[in-house]
Amino acid sequence: MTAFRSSIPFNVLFINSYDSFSYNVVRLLEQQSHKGGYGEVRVTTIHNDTFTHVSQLKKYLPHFDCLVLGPGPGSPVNGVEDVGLLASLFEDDDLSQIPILGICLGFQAMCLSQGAQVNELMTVKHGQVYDIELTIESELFKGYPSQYKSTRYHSLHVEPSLGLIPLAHTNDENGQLLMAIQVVGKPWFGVQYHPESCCSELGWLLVSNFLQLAQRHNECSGRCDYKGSIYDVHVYDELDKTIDKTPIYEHQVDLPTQDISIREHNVCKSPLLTLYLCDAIHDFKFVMASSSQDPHRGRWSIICLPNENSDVLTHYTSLNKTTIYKWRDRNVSWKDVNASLQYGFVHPCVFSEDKGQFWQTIGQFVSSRLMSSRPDLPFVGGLVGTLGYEMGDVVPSIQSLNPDAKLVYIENSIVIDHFSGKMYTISLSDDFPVHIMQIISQLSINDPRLEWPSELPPMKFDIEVSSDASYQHAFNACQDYMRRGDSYEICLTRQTQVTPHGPLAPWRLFQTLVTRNPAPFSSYFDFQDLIDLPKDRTLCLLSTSPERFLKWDHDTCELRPIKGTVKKTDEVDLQTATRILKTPKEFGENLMILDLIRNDLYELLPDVRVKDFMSVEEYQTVYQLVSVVQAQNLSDSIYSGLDVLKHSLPPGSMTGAPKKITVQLLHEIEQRKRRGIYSGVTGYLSLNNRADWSVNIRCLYSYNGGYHWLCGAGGAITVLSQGESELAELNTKLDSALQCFTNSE
Ligand SMILES: C=C(O[C@@H]1C=C(C(=O)O)C=C[C@H]1O)C(=O)O
Ligand SMILES: NC(=O)CC[C@H](N)C(=O)O
Repeated sequence: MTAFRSSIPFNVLFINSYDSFSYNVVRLLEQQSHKGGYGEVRVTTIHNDTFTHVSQLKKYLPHFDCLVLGPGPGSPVNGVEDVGLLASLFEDDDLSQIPILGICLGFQAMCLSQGAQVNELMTVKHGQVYDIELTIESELFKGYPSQYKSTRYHSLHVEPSLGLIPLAHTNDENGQLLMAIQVVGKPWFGVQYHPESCCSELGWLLVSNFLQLAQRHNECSGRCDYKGSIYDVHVYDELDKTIDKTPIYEHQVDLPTQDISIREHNVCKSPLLTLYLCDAIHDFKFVMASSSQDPHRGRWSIICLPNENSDVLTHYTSLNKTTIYKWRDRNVSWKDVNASLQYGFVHPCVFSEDKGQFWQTIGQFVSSRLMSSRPDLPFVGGLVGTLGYEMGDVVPSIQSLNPDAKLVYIENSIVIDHFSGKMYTISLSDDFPVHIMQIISQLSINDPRLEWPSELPPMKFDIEVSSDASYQHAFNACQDYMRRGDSYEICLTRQTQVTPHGPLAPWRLFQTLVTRNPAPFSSYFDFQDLIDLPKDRTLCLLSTSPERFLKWDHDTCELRPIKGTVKKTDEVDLQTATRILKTPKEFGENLMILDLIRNDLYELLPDVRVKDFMSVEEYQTVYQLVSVVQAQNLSDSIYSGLDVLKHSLPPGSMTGAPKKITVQLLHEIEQRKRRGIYSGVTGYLSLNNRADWSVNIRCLYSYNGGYHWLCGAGGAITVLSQGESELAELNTKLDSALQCFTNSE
């Protein structure tokens, strides 16, 4: 009996209130497996609206050793609309015998149910690390020092009340605040702070102590007898399925090796080489160049050469349609494709599918071609292109004929390693274009001369910017949401439209953009993918992004969120910027996104680490605060990098936290405008199972071949932000790209 019982995991039911930190809690619980007498910890996660009322959950409760109620947006005072199941959870009599740990929102809901008041804080705390002091000795804090540091994310707080035993507190401008409690006479505990944050000390010990308390309670009360009698794995499977986490494609353990034709050339290490080569190649090309470098980024540049074998995959989220045709296929006419897209006529290249199905289409395309060859190269061929903001799972669809995703299959490419001075001409089908090889042989690849103009040709531009008053209005709306506890950080953005008065070739504009604002992710994409594609339906993207979103190889995934920006001026040097970027405002901004990114990775992968904590990086016009988060052992997972990409779009640094609710709020605040390409990602899925995607910021893009250029800019708003300085920051970022137009004439 004992052996049988110990092989049954300690089952935790986690109620996820749609926070961007939920999976940090789930993994922290799992990581405590075998650290106490409770054995292996198995967490089953449901959402707080998976069931509308506790009566629907009741039959599952005996199958769990304890409940953990996660943090989240909203207020328990607003009842079911804000907190779903948590509003009725505590009404159930059986619950008084079930051990519960409430975290932040979960804690507040628990305390409210005991008659305590939940009020708004005078001074809200988001992403702020405080000293927490133990009020009395308790089992929950066994092994703790009397004071320790933890991260707080809250707008609301619980007033002390008769039914609550205070266990820990903190002090700030609001006075003394309750930070942990036990409910009198019940195995219910709660913490106001976030033990799962990467800046919280001893969070693991709190969780482990709680699990031990729960185990002991269940033994004494006889609750855990269920393990012998009613244990039924199907219950957990049934609940697990309420949150869809099916992998996009099945993981292949042994990828085939494939012959790739690769020629290696010795070249100079200058990043100018890529641009110099591109100038000489007049064929269609997509470029992902490093025009600036540092020890961590900017090592590689890739020039992609589409040909007649290049499939072009385009997705339109609001039309629920995908088109697939070959690059500039003579037999495919845009007119017919367009008629099918708009009026539903049958066309062999147009497919009805939603964005979830489109991810599967990409998955199928790539997984059937994956290979183990040349893992040393970042790219050997594969899909390259851009995925817009609306490709994100949580983003509402807005009617549009503009594509949301465009990926092109590339067989022939030039890959340059700027660190070692090597260049690789690569062909998956052994037909690297002879004339391009000839061009290369005639160029002085060891001494590239690049004279790119920092000015555009003399020309007038109309620049349409929305008013500062409307920004201020939106800023105030953000502040209201954050004060009420609906969001902790909101990345507020706006877009500017530039109309050149004459013809301006995208490549010419790219030259000036890159010269003015060199960046590690300089991308050029001009998708003239059908011969008769009219200019006013041609998607173009010119990017000088400083921000990596996600890269992966067969075993590691890395995200690199930027959050925290200071303008470079004569007075602000690296040292001053570092001081400013380490103030509570910037620190909190970065920490929130760092914890969110950990969550995005933890949702799918168990082994996530912060590799670089808030380093200051210098760019042409700004200093930025950057963190690096990695997930290891991807090869042991059922998930692929593509799953991580799908699940973590749109980038947290472009939304704020919690991501789901904040994206919904932004939809209203930004007046239901599509963000489109801006706030999406650009990069590649290489067939050797490597990928690299940058965030679409500091870029110019056009849906009509350059008649109008759009440029988005924004920044994270927190409760510590001030409208005027946020607007100034937005304008600094806008200027990184927009300066091309404003300084010339
Ligand atoms: C929103 C933008 O940038 C994002 C916001 C940042 C910030 O708030 O500090 C920094 C980098 C980006 O993640 C933009 O450049 O338009
Ligand atoms: N992190 C949280 O769970 C926050 C809870 C609640 N929305 C507040 O702002 O106080």
